[in-house]
Amino acid sequence: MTEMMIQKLYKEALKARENAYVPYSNFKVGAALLTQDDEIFTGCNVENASYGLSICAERNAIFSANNSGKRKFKALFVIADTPDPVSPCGACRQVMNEFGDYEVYLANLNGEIKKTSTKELLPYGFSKDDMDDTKK
Ligand SMILES: O=c1ccn([C@H]2C[C@H](O)[C@@H](CO)O2)c(=O)[nH]1
Ligand SMILES: [Zn+2]
Repeated sequence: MTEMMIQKLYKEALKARENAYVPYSNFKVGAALLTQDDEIFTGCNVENASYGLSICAERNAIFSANNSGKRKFKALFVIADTPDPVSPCGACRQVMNEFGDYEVYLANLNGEIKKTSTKELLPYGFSKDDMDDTKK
């Protein structure tokens, strides 16, 4: 990933974060996902009065890409107003992992960026490779 592309994803994730719908937590998160063919899909968290139905920025970005038929990714960028770069929840780690091993950049509003990957975020994750071949 070039520094220029990281900056571009940072900008897109920050912009997506502004659309977060967070009347319950007041915690806005933004995500920007770069596909293998260099398209960018974004997501923000969207909460619900039935709290458990809320969905994270990361999953919204991934599902948005899927909705356009894109499932091959180079990098996911996530940003929130956190003391340390934001740490994705377990559900998002599992969904990120569904589409393979790719770079993940975690950031906060202070400009701190931590580079990691989907595999590093979910060691020993469950995937389709773990399922019976006949079910593939
Ligand atoms: O990585 C994260 C962590 C939390 N949230 C959302 C879920 C909920 O709307 C709010 C507080 O948990 O932040 C995300 O979108 N991404
Ligand atoms: Zn999550």
